Amino acid sequence: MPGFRTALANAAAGCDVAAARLEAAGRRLGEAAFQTPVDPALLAAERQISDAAAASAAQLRTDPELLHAGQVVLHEGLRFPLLVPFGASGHLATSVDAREEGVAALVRGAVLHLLAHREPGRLRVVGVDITTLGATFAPLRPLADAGVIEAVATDARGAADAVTAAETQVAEHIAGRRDDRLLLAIASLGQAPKSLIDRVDALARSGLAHGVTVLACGLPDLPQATVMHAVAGHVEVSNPPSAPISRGERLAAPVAWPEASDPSYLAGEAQRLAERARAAATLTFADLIPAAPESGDPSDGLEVLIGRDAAGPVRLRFDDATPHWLIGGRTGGGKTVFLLDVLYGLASRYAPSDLALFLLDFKEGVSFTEFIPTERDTTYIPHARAVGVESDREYGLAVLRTLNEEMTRRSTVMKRYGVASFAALRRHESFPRIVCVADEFQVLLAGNDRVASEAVALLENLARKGRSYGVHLVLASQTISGIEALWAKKDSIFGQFPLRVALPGARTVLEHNNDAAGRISLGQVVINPEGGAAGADRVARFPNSDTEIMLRLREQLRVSHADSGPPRVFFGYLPVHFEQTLPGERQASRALLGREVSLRLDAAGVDLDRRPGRHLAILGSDHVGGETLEAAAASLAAKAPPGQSLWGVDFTGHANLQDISYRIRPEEFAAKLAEVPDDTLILGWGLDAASLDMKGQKALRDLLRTGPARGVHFLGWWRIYRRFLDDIGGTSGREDVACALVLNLPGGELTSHFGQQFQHWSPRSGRALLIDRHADTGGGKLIVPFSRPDTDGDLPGQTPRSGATEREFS
Ligand SMILES: Nc1ncnc2c1ncn2[C@@H]1O[C@H](COP(=O)(O)OP(=O)(O)OP(=O)(O)O)[C@@H](O)[C@H]1O
Repeated sequence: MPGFRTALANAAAGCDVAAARLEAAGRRLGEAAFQTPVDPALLAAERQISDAAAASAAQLRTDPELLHAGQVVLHEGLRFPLLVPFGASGHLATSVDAREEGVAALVRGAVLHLLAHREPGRLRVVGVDITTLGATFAPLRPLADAGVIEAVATDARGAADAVTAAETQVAEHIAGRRDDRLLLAIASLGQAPKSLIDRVDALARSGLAHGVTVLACGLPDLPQATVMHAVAGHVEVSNPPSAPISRGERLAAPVAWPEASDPSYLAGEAQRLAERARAAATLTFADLIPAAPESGDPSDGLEVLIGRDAAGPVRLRFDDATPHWLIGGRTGGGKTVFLLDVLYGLASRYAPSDLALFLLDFKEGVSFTEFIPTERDTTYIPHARAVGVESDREYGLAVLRTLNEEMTRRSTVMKRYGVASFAALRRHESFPRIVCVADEFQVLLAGNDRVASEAVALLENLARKGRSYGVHLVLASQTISGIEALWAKKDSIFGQFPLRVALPGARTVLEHNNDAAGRISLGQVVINPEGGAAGADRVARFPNSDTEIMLRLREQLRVSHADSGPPRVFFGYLPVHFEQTLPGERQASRALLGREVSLRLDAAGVDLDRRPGRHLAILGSDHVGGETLEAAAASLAAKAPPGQSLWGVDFTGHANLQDISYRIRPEEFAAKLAEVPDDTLILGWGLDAASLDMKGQKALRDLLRTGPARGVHFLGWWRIYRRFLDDIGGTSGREDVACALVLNLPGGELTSHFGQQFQHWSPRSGRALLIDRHADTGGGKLIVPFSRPDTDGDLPGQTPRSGATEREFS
């Protein structure tokens, strides 16, 4: 600022001359010096000074580092603007606070001045106004709405947060993470504790060099500041420390506070600056996605641009510092859009071999369709390995289990290489980083059942160890309060989620004393990398998603990663059909019954081999039981070995027996049981209606006991559970039917026959529990049972795509 210094030096010299004369006049006239000037030479000098200073001030008005802080007042009503260093070159303090109208005008002028002279987005403003409850800043409201004035604290807690925000700015500046400025504008601080004032002083000492300017009204001892002292009706100004303008301690002429600006001028200027800031802060979705997909190196972390704040582009990372993210926001707050910004941003910056996405959505409504092929649009995001749309909790559990297994696998490889971090592992093998997103994850953890407790345990493990293995979690939710299963584990899990993302209306992702999410509107987001602590917020704007650009990226990825198959998709709401099974899934002597609710969505079924008990009971009145038995017949018929025959009996009158080679009439069923030849599979629909007498029951039990050894297997649908138990002889026949498919029977009814582990089973439409005593001793497998294609408005469903089987992580 050489021009400034010369002009100021000239003015200072003039002032000094005037000061000497004034002092002499003062000595002669005492207190009346200003009221009754008598020395014509003094008046002449003052006129000269005033003209020169006014001319300099006019020139210097555009200097961004000089603030018009009031009027220097001379005799005869002569005045010229007082310009003081303010911004990167100095702080400003006053002895009285903004209850004095002139001080309030100074505050407003200072805020507008700094904003007007900086590039939009280069200055953040944090206000404190306790004594007048924010009234000082009220005329600048458009700037607060636009987020340029980030907060105006009106109580002691808010004031402390404001100071914390400024301290964070200094720390970030020193660390080289920011290069913008923050104006801490304290219009009034009330009865502030000394500790807080000490912190403001410390800020003033380090702030000039490190991105913080302090305007402190009512704090006349502020270091590095020009201080304006109110003294008996006028103002005395201390010498600016960075550019002294007087030889004495204070400017030798009195000063008047700036006059209050016209309210319409203030409103207009605030509006103009707010609009400018908004325009500059708006990124479009196109700005987030590079023109052509990139292949960034994920070794040290993943980075994605999500929007802008006042300080410029906002980038978020998955790395050791912020391994997992917790996202909150009320419904309609922009969570889905924010996730699209993040996930498309990631997919455009890293290759599918370096980034694997697992996407789970537990809420009703179709999400994540932008990642999967549909009938109308066959493009997809190849990074997505598994996608659950309206996922069952069990599907979520399966994904979490898979990720835990993957961590174990990576730990073995890391031990082999003697390395302890993902970055070091990448020097040997190119494992991808994994990002698992669970939207409305509270559904997974709801209640107090086995799924919830296992999910909590798996989440805890992933949260604690994920960072070392390149496995990252993004949990999004409207609320996490009231999740019973989390009570004991909340801190140990969410303590591992330093990055908090709060969309409008988010209540629980920020600390309870941080209400930043209450002050933002749609399209804005609070980013807090310190676990939601007050004072560590950045308020950014993120763009709405754009379907055309998303499509463009999917098409580009199809070309550049033609070898990557589509994700495996679990549509929680769709039925499945035997007709969708792949040829490889059909095997001889394996009755297919549905699809597992698991990551692989494998076809589920039972093997009919020679071991004792290889029979199947389908239990429950749900009509899908008959359809599932038809699917079993179809799968067995499709791969029937030579010499095997399929017998069938229908007591319901509704079964489709097209795959049955020999149809038993219901009335001859009991008799036929005694004469079943070897290698025969017998399927029965509605066996509860068979009303077997003792002789018939004995024949059935004999067949169950001895059949498998000679290739005879029984697959029956009992709509009435009690009848099934009677027919097989209760507990004495338990081992004779090793497989059961349970439909709409409550868990409590199963325990006496099947075991306590099934008590948690709660039947629901479109799901069944497959129990195979020989295959798994645990709680059975949740499956989507096969239904008839014609009964349910057929849609392409959970068919796993060929070639996708080994794609989870490789
Ligand atoms: N950054 C943004 N800019 C402009 N509009 C946005 C932005 N983010 C979201 N919206 C709009 O707000 C609406 C709700 O957004 P979104 O679907 O992402 O909310 P949500 O929180 O996921 O809601 P829900 O939980 O109910 O699905 C949409 O119409 C969307 O286009």
